[in-house]
Amino acid sequence: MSGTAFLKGHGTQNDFVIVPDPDGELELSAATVAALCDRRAGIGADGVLRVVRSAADPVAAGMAEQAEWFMDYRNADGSIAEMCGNGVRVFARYLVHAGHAKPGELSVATRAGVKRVRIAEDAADGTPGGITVDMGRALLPGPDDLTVTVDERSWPALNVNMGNPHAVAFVADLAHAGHLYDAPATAPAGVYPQGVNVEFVVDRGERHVAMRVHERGSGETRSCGTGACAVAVAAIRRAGLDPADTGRAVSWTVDLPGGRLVIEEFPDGRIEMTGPAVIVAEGVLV
Ligand SMILES: N[C@@H](CCC[C@H](N)C(=O)O)C(=O)O
Repeated sequence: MSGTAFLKGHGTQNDFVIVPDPDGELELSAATVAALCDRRAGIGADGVLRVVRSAADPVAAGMAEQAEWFMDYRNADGSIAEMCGNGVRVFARYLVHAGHAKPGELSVATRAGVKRVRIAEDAADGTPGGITVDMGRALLPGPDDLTVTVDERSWPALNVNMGNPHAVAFVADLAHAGHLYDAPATAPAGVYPQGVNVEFVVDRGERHVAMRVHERGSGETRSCGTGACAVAVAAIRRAGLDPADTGRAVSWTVDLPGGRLVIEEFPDGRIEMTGPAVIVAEGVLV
């Protein structure tokens, strides 16, 4: 990887090393990803976004007609995940930064399918415009008796799949989730054979919550876009406002340690996530 160009970016402080690889020439092993994401010996990040033309990657070649670019997302420990909500906004910001796309609409191929992205124009003072992603529909596969446990505390939880797996637990106080150095336990056994992202949520006001997240493969992060969508879906169901039943779109504000995301669910089940994404540095690996 010596001599490889990289960038660093974040969306609500969920941060990523961006590795442009338009023609799919790089061998990005799990060990290389973990080394790049190491916050003391590497660049430091919650994950890596490899930017490759869909046609140049066997995983995405089938999506090449719909989306020129494939977001090859990896967690900080080198594991592969299906989708990253903050990552796809940062990925879109990179495409504009690099001149591969213009503000407006574009499609990005991911392991969870093609995602439509809307990039707002920057403000007159240069403040980057927000980015909205059509995150598709949430699946709620159960079971009804799902629980999340940290130390001596357990909470009922909702299993929400946003392309990747989430367990959402409403808690009395976000501090009750503790240090989150280790992955919270879930029960019954076998619900998440590939691991799970776990969200802890408190009410903040009308259609407004705050959350913490322990991410599969990355530990506690400052933000998780798919997690915020899962939380909004859980909060909307909890409030009895399922848009499929009411026929009305509903919007929820989700505060994370690293910033704010706004999530909207539509009567057809589609979920849109809006939030910031910025590029903060570029360099070359030595
Ligand atoms: N931070 C991401 C989610 C990244 C993947 C996740 N850790 C997993 O393994 O599913 C987001 O913003 O959605």
